[in-house]
Order: sequence, then C-alpha cells, then structure tokens
Amino acid sequence: MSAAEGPLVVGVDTSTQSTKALVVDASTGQVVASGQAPHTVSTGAGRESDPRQWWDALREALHQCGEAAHEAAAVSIGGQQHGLVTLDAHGDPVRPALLWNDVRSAPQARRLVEELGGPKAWAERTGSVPGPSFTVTKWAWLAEHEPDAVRATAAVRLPHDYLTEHLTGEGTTDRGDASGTGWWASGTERYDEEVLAHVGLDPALLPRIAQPGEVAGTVHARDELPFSKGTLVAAGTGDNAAAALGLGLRPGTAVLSLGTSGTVYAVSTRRPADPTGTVAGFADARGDWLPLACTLNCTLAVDRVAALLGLDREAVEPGAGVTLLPYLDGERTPNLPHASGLLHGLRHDTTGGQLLQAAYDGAVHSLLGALDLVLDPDADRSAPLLLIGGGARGTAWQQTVRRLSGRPVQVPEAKELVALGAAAQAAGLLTGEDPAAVARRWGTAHGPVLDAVDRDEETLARIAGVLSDAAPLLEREPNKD
Ligand SMILES: Nc1ncnc2c1ncn2[C@@H]1O[C@H](COP(=O)(O)OP(=O)(O)O)[C@@H](O)[C@H]1O
Ligand SMILES: O=C(CO)[C@@H](O)[C@H](O)COP(=O)(O)O
Repeated sequence: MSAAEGPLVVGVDTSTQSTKALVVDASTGQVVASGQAPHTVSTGAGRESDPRQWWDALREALHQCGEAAHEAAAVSIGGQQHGLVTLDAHGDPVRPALLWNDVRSAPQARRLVEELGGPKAWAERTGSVPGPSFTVTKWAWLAEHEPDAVRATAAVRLPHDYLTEHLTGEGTTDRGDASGTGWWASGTERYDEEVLAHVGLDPALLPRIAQPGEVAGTVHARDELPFSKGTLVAAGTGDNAAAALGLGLRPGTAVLSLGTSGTVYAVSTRRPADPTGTVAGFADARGDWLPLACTLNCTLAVDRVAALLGLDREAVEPGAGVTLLPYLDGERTPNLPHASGLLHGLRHDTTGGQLLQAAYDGAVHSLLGALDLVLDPDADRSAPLLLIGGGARGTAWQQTVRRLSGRPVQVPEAKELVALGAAAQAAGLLTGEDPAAVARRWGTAHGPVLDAVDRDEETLARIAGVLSDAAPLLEREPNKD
C-alpha cells in the first residue's frame, strides 16, 4: 500500500499533445504518482488525431503510475474540447477525430450562423456563436466532404467522452464539454433538437449528459488497465472546465492558460451570451458558467518562431517597434480562420530576440483583449491573474503577461491543473464534496504572486493598429488572391 492518508483517485488530462495521469491522495491532494504519453496531430490543411492513440496513451500513462493506480477508488477524464469523434457500430473510429484547432469548417460555421437566425440568436440559444472550433460545424463539414463517413457513424463523441466510454462501456458526457458542441442549449441544458435536425444528426447518436456529481459508471475494461474492480468513473469534462475545478475557481478571478491553445476565462453565476462571438458561453462542470475566449496560436506558435530563429524560447530582447501576429494556424480570437503569421516593422537593426519577443506580445495581446469580456462587471480588475498551462513555467511568458496586462500574476505551483481538476471531481464522488471545494482544500492554486508592472500601452496600441490595418490581408480566403 502507498503511504497515502486517504483513498486514492486518478485525474487524467487528455489534451492536444499528450495524455497526463495523476494519482492523488483525496485527503491531502498530494500527487503520489504520475505518467504521461504523447499523441500525434496531423499537419497540413487539417488537424486530426486517431482517437485510438488517446486510449493507448491513457493506458501508457496509467501504467507509468504503477501500483498506485491499482489502489485508486475513482477516476475522471478531462479532455481537449470540441473534437468530433465518429464511431461505427462496433465502437471503432470511422475516421480520425477532427480537433478543436482544425479550421476547415469556417465556411460551414458562417453558413450555420446565417441559417439559424444570426449571431445573437445563436448566443442566446447555445451560449456561443459557433466558429470552426465547434463540433457542430465539424459535423456539417464532414457531411459535405465525407458523406460516407457520416453514413457509417453510429455514435458521436467528444474526446473525453470517448475515453470515459472506453472505461465504463457507457456513452456519457457532461454539461461542461457538451456546451462546446454548438448542439447543447444553454437555457434548457439539453441537446438542441432543432440544431441537430438542421445538420442531420440523430440525437440518439449522442451520449447521455450526466449531472454534476453523478457517477458515469465503473471501470469495465480492467484487462487493459491497472484499475481494481468497482473503481468509480466520474463524468469528466472539458479541459478548461477541469482546470477551473482544479483551481477551485470562484467568480471574479480570471485565469490565463498558456498551452497548445491560449485561453482566458472566469467562473460566472450568469449564463453568458456574447453576440460578437469573442466569448464562448461554456458551462462549467458544477452548475455555473465559464465564459471563455480561446486562441489557436499560443505556446506552439511562439516555440516555432524561436526554432525558426534558432533561439532558446527564453532568449527574448525588449524594444524595437516590431510587430508579429503569430497566426500560424489561422486564428479564432480574433476570428480570422484564414489568417497566417504576419510581421511588420522589420529594420536592419532588429534582432532575433526582439522578433521572438514580438511573437510573445502578439500571442498575449489576443488573450488580454478578451480579459474584460470574460469577467463579470463587478469583478476586481486589479486582482492577480492566475497563470497556468505549460507556458506559465516560462519567464518570458510570465513577464509578457505582466507587462501587457499591468496586473499582478499568480503562478500556481501545482503543474497539471486539468488532471488535478479531474482528480478533484473523482474525489467528490467518494466524499460527496463539491470538487472545487476539494481543490481549495488541497491548496492547488497556491503559488508566488508577481507584482504588477506598468501596462505597456504603446505596444498594445501598436499591435491593435497593425491588426486593424492588415485586416483585408488577414481576412483573405485561400485561393482568392
Ligand atoms: N518551462 C517552460 N517554459 C515555457 N514553455 C513551456 C515550458 N514547459 C512547457 N512549455 C510549453 O508548454 C506547452 C505544453 O503546455 P500544456 O499546457 O501541457 O499543453 P496542452 O495541454 O495544450 O497539450 C508546450 O507547447 C511548451 O511550449
Ligand atoms: O478549444 C479550446 C477551448 O475552447 C481549447 O482550449 C481546447 O480545449 C484544447 O486545449 P489544450 O489542448 O490546449 O489544453
């Protein structure tokens, strides 16, 4: 037996680049074992992953956890949002999953918004104006481009549902992840049958939506996994909702997450409905809401610029008036799915370090532009921002967020907040506690607070100016030059 005080629980983060598993002592929050295994994502026009890789990576990450995983009494999966997983009658993938950062469904997104009443109607109905990240637009793309795949589909899942179903044998999802599909009505908290009929998706193909705190099932695939008989499985949720649980987030505190995606969000008790589409009106995993803005280009884009320059990611230099909009994957915030990276202000004396700093500035500018929009009007705008995700470990990311936000920044010492949030959800099944209260008891948000510095208004204004002047170029669709 491990030296843990309480029952052990497992929290999983199946994100874009890898799957991470933590075995956590439910009494203290101590991480007693961990594992991680990578996935691959296709390059080129689309962004796809084979869901079977996620299952293999989950098994690998759990096996790395060793004996501790055997002792776990409950498990929960947090996962990358929005991905379209299509399964055949045997439960096998019909084709690779279309991921959140695949922007090929931009034309379908535009069309769906127009056909069902415009942006305001969509925001009121589903909480969000669906862009190409949303599952409904991916389904519409598939129907148009691969009708055979649609005909062969017997079940539609999100990434976290796919793994939960592999664990339990039952198709379940939760309100947090369902709210990123575009076919979940935020007013009624049910699937929106009119949207589903419009895109030709039979509601019978969708998973049951488990209530917060509900048990999704017990582990049935024990032969392949180091779990014991009767291990409980929680409903799981989307990765941002899981991180909100993992931080024990309360309304009024804003989170900036720097990973494959950049996200900015807060918990709110008010149901969001932003008709501009900047803020997605997600549900959280408890019963509140999670207004959130997301960028497609964050750590990977900045790391790519560093690699092109042959520099370490920390080798930034200040100054120079150079602007780099790092939209290597197109962009979602601002809504520019066809954009590519743009550099302006290059001079003979511009250094590589200054170019790299400009990439950080461009990535952070997009996120901070949405910060005020995700916070409730009465939130304290001078409170520290919580900085999480892989990028939060980097000094250049920390300093850029401080300089462009003008706010103090708190960096939690706990590293894997999505997996910790999933673990807190699993612990809640055992103790009956609110998962966010579990995370607060574990002290997961604790970490140093970096003081505020003066906001760099000049850089913010310069980036906004380039963005606005370059709009026709950034909005131009491919093959229309
Ligand atoms: N010490 C570090 N400094 C800066 N960036 C880092 C550091 N460690 C990891 N990263 C970045 O974190 C990213 C992975 O973050 P993570 O939140 O795990 O991603 P995701 O959950 O989206 O797969 C990598 O792309 C890498 O650029
Ligand atoms: O699309 C969104 C949020 O709407 C992304 O945040 C995805 O959920 C992917 O997350 P990471 O893999 O970057 O953690």
